[in-house]
Amino acid sequence: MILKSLVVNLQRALHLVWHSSPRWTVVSLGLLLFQGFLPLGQLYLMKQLIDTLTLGVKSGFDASTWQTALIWIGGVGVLTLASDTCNALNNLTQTIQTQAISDRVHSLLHHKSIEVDLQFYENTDYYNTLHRAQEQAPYRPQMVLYSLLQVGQSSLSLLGILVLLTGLHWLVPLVLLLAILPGVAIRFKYTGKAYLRISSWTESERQADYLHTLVTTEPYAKEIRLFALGSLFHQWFQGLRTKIRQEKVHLATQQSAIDLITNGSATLAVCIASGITAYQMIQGAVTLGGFVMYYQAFQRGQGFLRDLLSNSIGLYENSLFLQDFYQFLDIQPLIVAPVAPKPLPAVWQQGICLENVSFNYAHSQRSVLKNINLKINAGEVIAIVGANGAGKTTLIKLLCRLYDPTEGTISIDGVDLRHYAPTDIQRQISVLFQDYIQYQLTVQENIWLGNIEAPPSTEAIWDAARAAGADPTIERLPQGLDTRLGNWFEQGEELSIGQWQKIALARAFMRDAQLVILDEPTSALDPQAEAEVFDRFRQLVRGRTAIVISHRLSTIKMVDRILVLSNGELVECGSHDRLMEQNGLYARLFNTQAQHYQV
Ligand SMILES: Nc1ncnc2c1ncn2[C@@H]1O[C@H](COP(=O)(O)OP(=O)(O)OP(=O)(O)O)[C@@H](O)[C@H]1O
Repeated sequence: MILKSLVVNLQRALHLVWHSSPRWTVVSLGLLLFQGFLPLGQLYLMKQLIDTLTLGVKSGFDASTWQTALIWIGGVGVLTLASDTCNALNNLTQTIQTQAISDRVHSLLHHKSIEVDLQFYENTDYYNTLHRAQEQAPYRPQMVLYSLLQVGQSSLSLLGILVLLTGLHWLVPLVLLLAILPGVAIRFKYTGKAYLRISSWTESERQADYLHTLVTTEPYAKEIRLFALGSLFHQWFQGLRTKIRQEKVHLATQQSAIDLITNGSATLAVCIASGITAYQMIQGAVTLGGFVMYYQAFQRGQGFLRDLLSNSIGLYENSLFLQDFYQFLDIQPLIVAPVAPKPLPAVWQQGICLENVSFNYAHSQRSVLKNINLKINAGEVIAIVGANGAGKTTLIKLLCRLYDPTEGTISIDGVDLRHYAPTDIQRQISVLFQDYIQYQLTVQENIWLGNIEAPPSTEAIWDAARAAGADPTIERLPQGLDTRLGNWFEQGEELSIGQWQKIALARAFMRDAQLVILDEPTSALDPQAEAEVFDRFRQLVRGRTAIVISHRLSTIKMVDRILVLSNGELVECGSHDRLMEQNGLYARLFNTQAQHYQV
C-alpha cells in the first residue's frame, strides 16, 4: 500500500517536472548519465598514472614513460574539468527547473482554488491541506527529480565501484551493501513518523501566520493600536512559534542521531574493506596504483552509499509531503455543470421559483433557511429584510448557485438550477455583496471587472460610475479613471469606505444581467448618496429582476414586494403598504426605525 502510493506520488511528481520544463529535464538526465560514469574513469586514470610513475621510479627516467604519464595526467585533468562543467551545468539546470516548477505549481494551485466550491473555504481541513500544499509543493517536485537523479547517479557510480571491488574480493561489495541496510530501515520508519509530526503543526503554523498578519498589515493597524493589542498578539505568536521550534529541534536531534548510526555503519564497512585491500597488497596481489585506486574506490563508494541512502529516503519523504499537494489537486467540486446543460433563456419569462428550500452549511447541523417557498417574477423588484443572521445573504448565495439547497429546489423559468451550467447562471447575475472587494487596481479596472467579457469602454465605465454616484469621486482623483486605488502600491489613492462602496456599486452596474442583487449596497453611503442611488434604482434595473437587501427600511419602500426573513423562515411577504397594514414584524421594524428619526 505504502509502496503503491509512493510510486503513484513519484509518478505524478515526475509528470509535473516533465511538463514544467521538458528540455531541461532531458539535460538533467544527460548530465546524470555522464556524471554517473565519471568517477570510474577518474579512478582508472589515477591507477594508470600511479602505476606508470612507479614503473618510472623503478626503471629510471625514460621519455616514453614520461609521455605516458603526461597522457594519464591530461586524462585526469580532462575528466576533472568535465566533472566541474557538469556541476556548473547541474546548478544552472536546477535553478531553471525550480523556477519553472514553482510557476506550474502555483498555476495548478490557483486553478484548483478557483474551481472548488465555496463550501471548501469554510473547512479547516481545506486550509490545512492548502497551507501544506503551498509550503511544500513549489520545491518538492524538483527535489523528487533531484533525488531520483542522484539515486540513479549514485547507483551507477556505486555499481561501477562494486564491480571494480569484486576484482579485489567478492566479500567487499557485499559488506558495503549489507552495511547500509539497517540505516535504510531506521530512516524509512523515522521519515514516516516525522511527516505525521510535521503535519500536526499545520494548524499552529496557520494560527501563527494569522497573528503575524494581524500585527503587520494595514486593515488591522488602527484597532491593534487603539486597543494596544500588538504586544499581546506578538506574545501569542511567540508562544506558538516557540512550541513549533522546540518540536523542530526535537525532530532534528532525532534525525542527527539516526544519521550518525547510518553513516557509522557505512564507515565500518569501509574499514573492513580497507583491511582486506591492505592484506591483499602485503601479499603482493595488488600494486601501489591498485591500492590507491581501491582505497579511493572505498572512500567514494562510501560517499555514493551515503548519497544513495539519503536520496532514497528523500524520495520517500518528498512523496509523503507531495501527498498534500495531490490531495488538494484531487478535490472535486460538487457544483458542476451537468453533462448536457440546458440553455439559460436570454430573457427570463417566468422568473425564479423556490420550492420547499432548506439549507444548512456543511459542518453545521443548524438550518439557516427553513422550507422557503417563493416566486420572484421576471422583472420584479424585491427587497429582503430581517435581523442579523436571519439568512438573507445565504438565500442570495443559493440563488447564485454558490451552494445547492440541502432540500427543495430553486428554478429559473421552470428549470432546476442544477440543469443549467453554473457559469451560465452566474453570467446572468450581477451581485454586490456586503463584503465586496476593494481591488488595489485602477478605478477603470475596479469597475470593468464587473463585466470582463466586454472591452473596457470608457463610456460604459462612466455610465456605471454615474449610476452608482461614483462620478464626483473619480473626477477628483489625480488621474481620473487611471488612478490606482488603495495604498498597497505606488501612487495609489486611498478612498473612504463610502467611496469604495460606490466604486463597487458601479462594478455591479457594469453587467447587463437578468438579475441584479445588491446586498446592503448603501450601508456606508451618506444619506444624500443613499437616497440618490435608491431614487435611480428602479430606472437602473429597468426590465430586469432585482433583489436588494437593506436594513434601512425607509429606502426600500419603493420595491414591488418585501420579503421578511426571521430565523431562516419567510414570515411575511408583500408591498410596503400591505405589510404595514398587516402590522406584523415588518411594521414593527419600520416603526422602530421611524421613531428614531422623529424629533
Ligand atoms: N459560511 C458559513 N458557514 C457556516 N455558517 C454560516 C456561514 N455564513 C453564514 N452562516 C450562518 O448562517 C446564518 C445566516 O447568515 P447570513 O449571512 O445569511 O445572515 P444575514 O441575514 O445576511 O445577516 P446580516 O444581516 O448580518 O448580513 C448566520 O447565523 C451565520 O452564522
